[in-house]
Amino acid sequence: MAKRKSPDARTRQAKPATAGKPAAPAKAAGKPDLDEVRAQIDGLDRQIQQLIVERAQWAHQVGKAKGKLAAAVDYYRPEREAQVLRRVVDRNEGPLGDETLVRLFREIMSACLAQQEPLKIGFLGPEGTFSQQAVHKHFGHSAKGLPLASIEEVFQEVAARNADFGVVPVENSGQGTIQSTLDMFLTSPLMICGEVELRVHQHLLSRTGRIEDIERVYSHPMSLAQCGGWLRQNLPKAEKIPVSSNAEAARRARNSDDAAAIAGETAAHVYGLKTIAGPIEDRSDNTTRFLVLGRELFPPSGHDRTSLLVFIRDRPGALYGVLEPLARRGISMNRIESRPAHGGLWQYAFFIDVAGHVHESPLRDALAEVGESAGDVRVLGSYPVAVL
Ligand SMILES: O=C(O)C(=O)C[C@]1(C(=O)O)C=C[C@@H](O)C=C1
Repeated sequence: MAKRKSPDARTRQAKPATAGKPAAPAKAAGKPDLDEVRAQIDGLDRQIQQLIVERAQWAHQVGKAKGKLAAAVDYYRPEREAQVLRRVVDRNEGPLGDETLVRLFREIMSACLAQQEPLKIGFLGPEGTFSQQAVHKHFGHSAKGLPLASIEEVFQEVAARNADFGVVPVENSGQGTIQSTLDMFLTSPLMICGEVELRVHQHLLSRTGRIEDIERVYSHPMSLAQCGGWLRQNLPKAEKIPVSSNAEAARRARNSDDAAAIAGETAAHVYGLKTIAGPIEDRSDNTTRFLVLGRELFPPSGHDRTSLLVFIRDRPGALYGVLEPLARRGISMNRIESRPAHGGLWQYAFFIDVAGHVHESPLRDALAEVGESAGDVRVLGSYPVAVL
């Protein structure tokens, strides 16, 4: 166990922890000496470790500064995390990519927060789903994932406080909206407190790893659709069987030689399957957007999105009455979707995503105006735009 120095004692001297920018390797001609290079790396590792420990101590101090709070969820600050990660991207000059650096810093923050107590995050299970990957991408590996049987159950467990947050898929770049997720907001009191974008790479997995054995392919309907072209070309005769998740597909595929699953590579590891082919999605930019569900609205991060649920009154120009105050203030809208409202026949609810945070103008003023005229507006959440 490492000996901990008190952050109070050291920081009162207001000395920055870093001893200036470390010297990068000089571009000397010829082959560098391996022992010398490793000695440099060893020295840097020592510094990195010391700085991570020091950061963790400061994060602990932040926890204390927030006062005595009831649970881990009370220490979590998505707006602050987004700001930290945006600065990481702004500072990055390579050679590591933005995604790599953001992942590393996300893990550091995740570990710092877990010092209090790990966050509990509900997701569409079982182990090995893309939803689980989205949990790791957004909350890091120090959060505790709770695999659940359905999207409805994720909403229920967060509402019942058995999970601090939930992560549910809401749309795919090629296949569009997951209607069942949107519809949950018609009755659920939960709020959206974050979004995660995940590049989704699909693989054909089976027990034997031989395509000629395959007569059935299991997967989530969205994943079957994402790979429709590839399946028509390579497995035209195989039966396509939709199941509740990709990981569930992998779980079934491990039971027989003539079955395959379309799922992520993680599922191959979790269920002991071999990869026949991959990536097999028809579009190379295949991306799924997930929502982070919580119970409260967090403060602005400086680059936010707001999701609204609007019930329109049945009169001419009602939708215009909602959109006009937004447009007049130059607020950009990047999504509008109508769904049958549960209130009555042929009544519709509109899901609208706009730029900005409800606590900040111009959105705050626009919403005050919308509320007066057009219909019922519910703020589903204002949250940081996904950092990568
Ligand atoms: O700044 C805070 O509020 C902290 O609790 C520290 C910290 C961090 O490690 O940077 C940790 C968890 C929060 O979610 C946000 C940031």
